[in-house]
Amino acid sequence: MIAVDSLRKVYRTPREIVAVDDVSFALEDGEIFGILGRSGAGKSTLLRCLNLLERPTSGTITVDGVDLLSLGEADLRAARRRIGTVFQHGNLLSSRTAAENIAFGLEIAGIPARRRAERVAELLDLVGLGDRGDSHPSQLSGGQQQRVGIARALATDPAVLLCDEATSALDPATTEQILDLVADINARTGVTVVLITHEAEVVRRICHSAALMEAGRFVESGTMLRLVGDPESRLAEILLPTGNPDRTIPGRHLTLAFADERAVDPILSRLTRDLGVEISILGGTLERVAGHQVGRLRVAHDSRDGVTDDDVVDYLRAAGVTVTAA
Ligand SMILES: Nc1ncnc2c1ncn2[C@@H]1O[C@H](COP(=O)(O)OP(=O)(O)OP(=O)(O)O)[C@@H](O)[C@H]1O
Repeated sequence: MIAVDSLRKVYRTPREIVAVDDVSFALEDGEIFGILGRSGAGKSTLLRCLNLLERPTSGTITVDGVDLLSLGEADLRAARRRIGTVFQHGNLLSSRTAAENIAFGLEIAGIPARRRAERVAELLDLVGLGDRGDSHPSQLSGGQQQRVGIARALATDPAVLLCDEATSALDPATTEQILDLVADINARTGVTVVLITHEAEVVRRICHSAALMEAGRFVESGTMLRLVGDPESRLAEILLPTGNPDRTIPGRHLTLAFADERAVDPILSRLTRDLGVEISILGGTLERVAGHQVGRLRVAHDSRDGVTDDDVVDYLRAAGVTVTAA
């Protein structure tokens, strides 16, 4: 398990910049956690603190019960091996083959050559590059280089895999393949994954839980299902947008959120029939998120014959839909 408590990173340049401001979270083993934020939100700084490339100003990072910031040099080196990082541009050594890049961390860890070769072969297979071990980075596509980067990050069998905008230099189809590979590795090995990204699609496609980061802080966080089920969640609006509906459309505007069987249940047609109200759909998204079919809709209803707004809201809530005034 990885837990972060009250993490802060302040740069003095000499102007004081609080890049990470009181960030806390705790992840279960095997969770895929996405941190979504715009440029400058502090994502990279947070990630560099998590992989101990930078020392936080204050706070704690605990992996499997060990407070990493309290460790001495030798223990810290060992602890770093429990945290693998995949970088945006792969950061492979151009003079080394794919296999040699993957072996690098194992060499430093003092793993004997035979065991190293076995592990590298296993990892090349895991990332779907079993026949490209002898290729140099310049002979590999961006997606293949990222596969090597993932294999290298996994070489020392880390508890946590950190992905630093690992797909943002890739085209959409390759991005999907790499994300699916990360999800597959997570399912097969149980490694906990932390992804930082500015792309909603990355979070939507594979994350179990997510946070929205702004100006160094987590302004929202939670499981994907809880977030998208909260009609007021800003993160949900980024992940499953309901659009920017025309406020001049008459009737009361509501935002609805629903999941699983409710996403395929004809609740709105039952509502119009049972209460005799007219419903207009103003915008929304239906998607598969974290293994669940979920939806967010913005609707306008025009009540008549004594049916009140509360009647409509109560009806929808009784049917298992989360409702809020839009
Ligand atoms: N080494 C540094 N020295 C001083 N300020 C820094 C340093 N690194 C980052 N910052 C500042 O910290 C803030 C957060 O930057 P950071 O790179 O972590 O954001 P980000 O969300 O990763 O953005 P991007 O995706 O553009 O890299 C910014 O204001 C940035 O200027």
